Amino acid sequence: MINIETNRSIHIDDKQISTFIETGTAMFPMGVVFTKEELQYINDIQIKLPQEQVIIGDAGEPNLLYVSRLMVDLPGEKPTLVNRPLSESIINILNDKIRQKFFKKLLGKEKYLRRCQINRMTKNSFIGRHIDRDSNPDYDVAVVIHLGKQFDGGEFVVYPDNNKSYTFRPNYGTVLISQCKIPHEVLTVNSDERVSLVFFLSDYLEENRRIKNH
Ligand SMILES: O=C(O)CCC(=O)C(=O)O
Ligand SMILES: [Fe+2]
Repeated sequence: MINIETNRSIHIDDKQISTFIETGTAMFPMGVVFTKEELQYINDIQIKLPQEQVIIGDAGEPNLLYVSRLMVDLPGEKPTLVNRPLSESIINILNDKIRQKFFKKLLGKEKYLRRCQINRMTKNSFIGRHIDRDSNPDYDVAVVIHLGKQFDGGEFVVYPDNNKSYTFRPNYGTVLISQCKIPHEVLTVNSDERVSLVFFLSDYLEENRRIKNH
């Protein structure tokens, strides 16, 4: 186990709030939401998880990446932990008192974690433009923790309206929090490995209300 300071308070600055309002996305640098030790702990566990190749996303968009699942959220079902006990050790940190307090401060209320996975992207991998609410209409925000130590490309691009796009260039330890109603994509990775842990927060913890259409 690792030592977690249970009363640490995560700082959110005014610029992060205004960027979140303008673009639907907030970016926190290394060490702010998760400490270096916590990231190392997550990384040491996640490399042991099984992986599967994904070439098509929930919204039918083209993808090319490897995914390791920790919590799945299938249409008509409640969220379910998979790959225990490794998944459980990681999710306990994502959802502890420190992080719950932080999400409440940023989002105005407490949220439930539904679905959690690791996305592994090597050279030529990408995630096509999509809306996370096509996977579950009750998703509020996606939290993306960057675990890749070195990679080129793989920018996170959001399209909050038809005329504007914003590009975020994450690196190791960056946490991006993005609203699930906003279209976004991950551009092609040009070298090395981009690894991210993604989880989705929601107000709703019952069966996934998505209507399955493919
Ligand atoms: O890995 C990322 O940066 C985000 C991926 C994404 O958009 C998703 O899994 O829905
Ligand atoms: Fe997404």
